[in-house]
Amino acid sequence: MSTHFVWHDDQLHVEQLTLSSVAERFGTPCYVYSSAAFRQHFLDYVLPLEGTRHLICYALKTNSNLAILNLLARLGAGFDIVSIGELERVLAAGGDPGRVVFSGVGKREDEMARALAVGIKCFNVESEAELERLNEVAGRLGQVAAISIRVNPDVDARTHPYISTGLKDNKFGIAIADAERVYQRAFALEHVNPVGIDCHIGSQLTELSPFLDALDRLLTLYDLLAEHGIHIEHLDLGGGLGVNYTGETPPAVADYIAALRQRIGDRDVELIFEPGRSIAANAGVLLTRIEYLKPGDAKNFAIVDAAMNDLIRPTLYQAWQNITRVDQHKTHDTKHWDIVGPVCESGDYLGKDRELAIAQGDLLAVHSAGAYGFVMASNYNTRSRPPEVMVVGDQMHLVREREPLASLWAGEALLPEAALTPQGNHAS
Ligand SMILES: Cc1ncc(COP(=O)(O)O)c(C=O)c1O
Ligand SMILES: N[C@@H](CCCC[NH3+])C(=O)O
Repeated sequence: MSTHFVWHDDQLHVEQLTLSSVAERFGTPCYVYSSAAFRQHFLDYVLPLEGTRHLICYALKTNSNLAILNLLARLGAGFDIVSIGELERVLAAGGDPGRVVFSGVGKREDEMARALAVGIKCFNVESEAELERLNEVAGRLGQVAAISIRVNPDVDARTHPYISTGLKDNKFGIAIADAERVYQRAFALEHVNPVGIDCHIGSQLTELSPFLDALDRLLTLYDLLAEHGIHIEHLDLGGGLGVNYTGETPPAVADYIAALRQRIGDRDVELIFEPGRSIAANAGVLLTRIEYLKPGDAKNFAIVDAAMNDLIRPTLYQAWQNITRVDQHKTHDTKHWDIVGPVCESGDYLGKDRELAIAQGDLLAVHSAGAYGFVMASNYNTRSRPPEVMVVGDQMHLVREREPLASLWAGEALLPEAALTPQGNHAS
């Protein structure tokens, strides 16, 4: 839990406001972020890198609200993107395209062309086929694309299998054994320029050793390429540092960076990081209100107004996020509750078997919801995605409104009358 969400007088506060006052103004469900937490978590990376050449490329996929991107851009952030949509978001938020790195295994030609047109810093190339395509696209535009090869170092990140990316059987990156050959190929191509080595081994890592194992393999490659006259300007170490959801003790950012710096020694190289979760997760909560309590013989259910469409992590990864009542004044009997939403799926839950003293109408906070929360929300069951509110000191700012219902079917079309006649219905 971030120090920017604190208990005070039995009320959960975000910065200088009570979360109850935010819910009162904007309703529930509602994502609430702390700008001070975003700032602090970003600076946690910057400060231990003082005296080095570095760039912190915040991974947009984690939480791409424009207000957050703008805040980070003003602090000097670069951005890690994986789609043209994310690139356009960076531009809309006033980010510098010259500080953007483009990851992802499936870059389309139009995405490459747009990224070249706006002058991104680097493409993180994930396959040989992508390298050839990028060379062609850049050639057609009369440009040279700066690239890193994303190497797959085959280390076990020891995290959830769905969010582990640096093993041989993951789809990401180019096998480290093939990397030297691919760099030679890139070097020979006219319209790509290999400037970096990139890796990202997974997310929610709570131990240092997989990062260090991966770095050792990257440094071996770096030294080998140097021997062959290929000078690498930057090492991109990806994101992945975990956070405390339920008592995990990931390394502090400063210790993580100190360990990396020690390994890198006096190699003259710019360091790029692509953190997401460690900046965003504990900078946000999801507020939800209890609609009904449904105690039973086998289970007690608290039915809340947020659902799996608002926050899918619990059901998708069996992820555990702390759930607390926002106002601790009231006293009720403590019971074990499953906190479930209104969506028609048995997997629609936010937390299971939580010991809570709650009543109908109570306001709950799902903690650590700033990362992979809103961005993974959907309109399943024709539910509007929730609003997002940014708190700055004692002010609350609506940074995305609740989706108006009619926007959920905007762009859909009825079949024309002719298609509804028996003749138009060829299937019959
Ligand atoms: C290429 C890449 N970079 C950065 C990140 C951000 O990771 P995290 O949120 O774990 O810091 C991800 C997501 O795992 C990723 O796939
Ligand atoms: N969405 C995942 C993380 C994905 C990491 C992206 N490479 C989560 O919520 O934990």
